Amino acid sequence: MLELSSITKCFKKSCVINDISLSLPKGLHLLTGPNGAGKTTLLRILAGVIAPTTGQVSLNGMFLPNDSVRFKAHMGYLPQNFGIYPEMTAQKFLKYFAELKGIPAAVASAKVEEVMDIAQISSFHNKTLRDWTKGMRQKVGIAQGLLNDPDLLLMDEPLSGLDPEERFYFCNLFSQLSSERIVLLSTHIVSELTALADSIMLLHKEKLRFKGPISVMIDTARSFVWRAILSEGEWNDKKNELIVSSLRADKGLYEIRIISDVRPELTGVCSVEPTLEDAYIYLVSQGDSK
Ligand SMILES: Nc1ncnc2c1ncn2[C@@H]1O[C@H](COP(=O)(O)OP(=O)(O)OP(=O)(O)O)[C@@H](O)[C@H]1O
Repeated sequence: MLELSSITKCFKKSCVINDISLSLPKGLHLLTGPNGAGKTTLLRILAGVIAPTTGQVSLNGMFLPNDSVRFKAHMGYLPQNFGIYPEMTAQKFLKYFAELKGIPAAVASAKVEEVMDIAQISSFHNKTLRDWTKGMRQKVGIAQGLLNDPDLLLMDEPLSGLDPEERFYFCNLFSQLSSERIVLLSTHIVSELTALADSIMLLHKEKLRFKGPISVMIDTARSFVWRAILSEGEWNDKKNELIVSSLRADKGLYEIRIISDVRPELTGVCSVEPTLEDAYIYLVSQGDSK
C-alpha cells in the first residue's frame, strides 16, 4: 500500500499541493489535472526526488526519507522529460541503469533483454539512442522503470510521444502490471485507459478534486451536461459565456457539449449522458469557482 499523509508542497512563491492524504492499493491509478496542477511535483515527492514541505509518504511500511534506500529499491520511476545518454545503445543504457539500481551483474543482462522485449524495443538494440525518436526513447524510459520488478511503478506521462497503436499496447501493459503492483500514471485523459484504470485522481488548485473509480467520476457530472447544435452566428454570440467540453464543427454548424447546472438558453438544447471528459471539465470548473 502506498500511503500519503497530509502532503503539502510549497515553493518560494506559492503552494502547489495542500494537505493531500490518500492510500493506493495494488492496481492501476491515474493522476490527472490541468497543466501546472502539480502532477509532476506529486510524483517527484513519491519518488523521493524532492521532499514535501510537510507530510509523510510510505510504501508497505517503508517511510521516506528514513527508509529511502529500501523504498527506492522497490520503486520504478519514469520522470517527465526522461533524459538519455545519446552515445549509448538502449542495451548499454539499460545495463548502466541496472548497475545503478544494484541489480547483480549475473542477472542484469537477462533482465535488460526481458524489459526491452516488454517495451518492444528489442529490434533496435544496435542503434545509439541519438538516432531514436521521442516515442522510442520514451519506451526506453518505461523499460528502465521495470528493471527492478518494482512494487510501485510511477510513470509521469508515459504515453506522450507514443502513437495510437503503441498507446493501446502500453495501456494494456500497465493494466497487466497493475495486477501485482501499484501503478500510478500521470496523464491527460486518454480514452484507452478509462476501461482499464481502477481509480482516477484529479488534482487542481492544490487539492484532489476527485479520487475514486472512473464511473463515479463520470457520475459527478450527471444532469450537468447538455448538447446543442448552433449556427456560426449563435456560436460566436455565446461562446464566451459557455463552459464547453467538446466542439465539433461541420458545414457551418457547431455541435457542442456544454457544462451547466441549469438548462442553457439555446435552441434545441438537450440533456445528455456525461463522459469522462465532461466530468473532468465539470470538476475543474467547480474548482475554478471556489
Ligand atoms: N522547483 C520548483 N520551484 C518553483 N516552482 C516549481 C518547481 N517545480 C514546480 N514548480 C511549479 O509548480 C507548479 C506545478 O508544476 P508541475 O510540473 O508539478 O505541474 P504538472 O501538473 O505536472 O504540469 P504539466 O501537466 O504541465 O506537466 C507549476 O506552477 C510549476 O511552475
